[in-house]
Amino acid sequence: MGYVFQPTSGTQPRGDTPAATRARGVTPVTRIVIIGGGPGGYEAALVGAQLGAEVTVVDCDGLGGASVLTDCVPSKTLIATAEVMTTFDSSYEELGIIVADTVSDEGSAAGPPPGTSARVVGVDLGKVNRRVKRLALAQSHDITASVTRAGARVVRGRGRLEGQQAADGSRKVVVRAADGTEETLVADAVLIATGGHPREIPDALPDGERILNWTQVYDLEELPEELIVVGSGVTGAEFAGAYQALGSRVTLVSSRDRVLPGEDPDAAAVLEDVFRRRGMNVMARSRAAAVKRIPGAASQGPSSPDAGPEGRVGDRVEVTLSDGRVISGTHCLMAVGAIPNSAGMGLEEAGVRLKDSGHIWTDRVSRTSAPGVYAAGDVTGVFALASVAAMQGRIAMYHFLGDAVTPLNLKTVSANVFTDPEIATIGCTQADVDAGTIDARVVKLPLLRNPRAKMQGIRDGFVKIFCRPGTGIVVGGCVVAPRASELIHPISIAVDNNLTVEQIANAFTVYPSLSGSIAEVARQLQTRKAADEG
Ligand SMILES: Cc1cc2nc3c(=O)[nH]c(=O)nc-3n(C[C@H](O)[C@H](O)[C@H](O)COP(=O)(O)OP(=O)(O)OC[C@H]3O[C@@H](n4cnc5c(N)ncnc54)[C@H](O)[C@@H]3O)c2cc1C
Ligand SMILES: NC(=O)c1ccc[n+]([C@@H]2O[C@H](COP(=O)([O-])OP(=O)(O)OC[C@H]3O[C@@H](n4cnc5c(N)ncnc54)[C@H](O)[C@@H]3O)[C@@H](O)[C@H]2O)c1
Repeated sequence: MGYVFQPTSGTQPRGDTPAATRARGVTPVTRIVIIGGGPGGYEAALVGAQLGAEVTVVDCDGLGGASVLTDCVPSKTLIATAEVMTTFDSSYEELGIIVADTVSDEGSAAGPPPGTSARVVGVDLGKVNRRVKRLALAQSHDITASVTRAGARVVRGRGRLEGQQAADGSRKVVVRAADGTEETLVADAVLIATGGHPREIPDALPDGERILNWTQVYDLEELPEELIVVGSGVTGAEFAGAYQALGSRVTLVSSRDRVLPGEDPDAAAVLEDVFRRRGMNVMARSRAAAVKRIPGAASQGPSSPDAGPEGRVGDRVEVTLSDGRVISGTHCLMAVGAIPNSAGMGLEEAGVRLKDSGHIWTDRVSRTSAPGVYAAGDVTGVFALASVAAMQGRIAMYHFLGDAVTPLNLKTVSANVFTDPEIATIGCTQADVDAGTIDARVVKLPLLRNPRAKMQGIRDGFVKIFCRPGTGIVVGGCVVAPRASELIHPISIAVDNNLTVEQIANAFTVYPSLSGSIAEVARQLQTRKAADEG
């Protein structure tokens, strides 16, 4: 049940909110301008239009934003192909599937030379990437259609705030179109939802061909033979796992002791073990200092046919680590974090406070420090997830338009790393428990003992649940499994509704099912609680 959040003094424009004006019997036309059409922006537009405001969404790349066009949707579509390959590769023999090696008698440009054999299963990356782009564009069109249908106006261009708030509380947004023409929009409230872009290292700039960032990989027509992924955060881990499954030889350069430094340590250990077992070269405590293109064995020499006009030579790349070690491959993917899109938007001039990182400071109802200016999504640096961006955007609209609003609660955010196995988390973490910031009991059960897992040949993964020692109330969990993104939901519901381990344990699960392990962990926590009490 939501409630009307009381604005704290000094951060809300003086004068009537739209709800107050409505209460006086005047029909207001509240003008809202949203800069950025990703999940933070377009979800806000839908809510704003539903609540009767006049909404304009300004975006320079297309609705859906980076989430739909370059980040979340394309990567998960690529991973869908990788998943099929992994399932096939890791279990076909055990499950009794026969894969015949084909021996070529004729040979062709695409096939193996005559007399040699090749495995039948392989990936046409050009085709995979065309599907990725098609799906992303279709989703962007769908979102544009639903935002327009809801009554919002969509303007293509780059938006920025112009000056301070006017005496009547309004703000100006200037939109610059690709052809240089400008339009000025007047708004009662502005939402900034401009997202972020890949961070770059000066000596490792992407060229879009061999040195790539995550937005550029979908132009590849052929699978990288030897891919070096720099950065082992969620982006690096997802791509490293996916390309390895597609058939690349992958080296993962991790600046920390382990992959996924921000995730549950037990989960990260399982994934790192799986990566290594499948042949990935995981380099811990290795920081990339520079990446450059070099000629391959076949193209070395002064008259290299690969020599480009700007010195972009070679069909190989060389990564120099900060300790002087050098590794080489055919391609390098930089996944070293993101920078918020907050520069050059007139934010500070308009009174919007930025953090040192360039992220916009916001409170739990998405207000910035400037009256009438809200912010949502990656530009706020709160939690770089599409679901959180969307929630922040909706909250901003509910708050400004005077509807019931529940402030953002990060304790109930569920997230998933789309590797194989997947890693899904909700609520309290192992780090919280280890640091003593939360008093919780923990049980972790490997999937190995689950009957369905045995039948399916699943060996890696576990279910872990955190609950309060006294009450047994579930405060968090982590699932490492195929489709953990789906399995985490019952734990999410428990955390969101303060359910106890008894309640999870007592609910029926299907036999055999992986979710049986969730009930089993709850039962073990219940038994420990009873033992404590006894
Ligand atoms: C590789 C990768 C995979 C990811 N996978 C997932 C996932 O599986 N699940 C998940 O929840 N999250 C995922 N994320 C995170 C998710 O993509 C982001 O949290 C989400 O995109 C944030 O949405 P947003 O609304 O803040 O902005 P974005 O989606 O970044 O959209 C912002 C939009 O604003 C536009 N813009 C920028 N400046 C201006 C301006 N001045 N004027 C007009 N328009 C402007 C941009 O061009 C863009 O279209 C992933 C991120 C990456 C990098
Ligand atoms: N499945 C998902 O929901 C999903 C997928 C991808 C990204 N995201 C979100 O995007 C956010 C950003 O994730 P990310 O992985 O892009 O960035 P990140 O900042 O989390 O990770 C980047 C990693 O690169 C390392 N690094 C930096 N410089 C390096 C160097 N020179 N050499 C080697 N390593 C270096 C950093 O130490 C860090 O571990 C995350 O918070 C995540 O929530 C979510």
